[in-house]
Amino acid sequence: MKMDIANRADIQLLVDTFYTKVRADATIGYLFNDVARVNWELHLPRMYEFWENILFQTGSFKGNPMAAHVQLHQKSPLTAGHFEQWLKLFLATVDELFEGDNAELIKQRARSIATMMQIKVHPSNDPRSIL
Ligand code: HEM
Repeated sequence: MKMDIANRADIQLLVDTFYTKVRADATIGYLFNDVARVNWELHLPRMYEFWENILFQTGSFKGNPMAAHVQLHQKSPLTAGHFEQWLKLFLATVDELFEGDNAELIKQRARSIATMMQIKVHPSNDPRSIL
């Protein structure tokens, strides 16, 4: 039986496994590798803090995800299809590794943040809006 997400080590495993898939992904990989040219040594720990804060209220995440993605969108458009693929990989990674209340909660939070992010990136006066 799979275990639930219980601590920071579990979050690290989830985040590392997820971004290994993201970097190799045909639909969204280029946004990380070529457009943003992500410094993974900085980005991965930031993502541990982000998700740890969401599940365990550690208060350790300092960042502005909405602004970061609006900036990325200005460099290279983020489409509804990009968000769908991001979410598909994230949900699949959670399901592959964990099961339980925290696994359900993190998937729910990923869905709602992805929705808010799309609204932020594609305001209703934008022809690419999903609304
Ligand atoms: C189309 C989908 C997405 C793409 C292509 C994408 C890409 C990126 C990139 C390139 C960065 C900047 C990394 C860096 O160089 O520092 C970033 C940061 C980040 N992303 Fe995403 N992302 C997507 C969706 C999401 C979603 C749905 C979430 C949350 C549920 C998320 C959470 C974050 C966070 C927390 C940061 C760090 C922001 C900060 O440091 O202030 N991303 N993302």
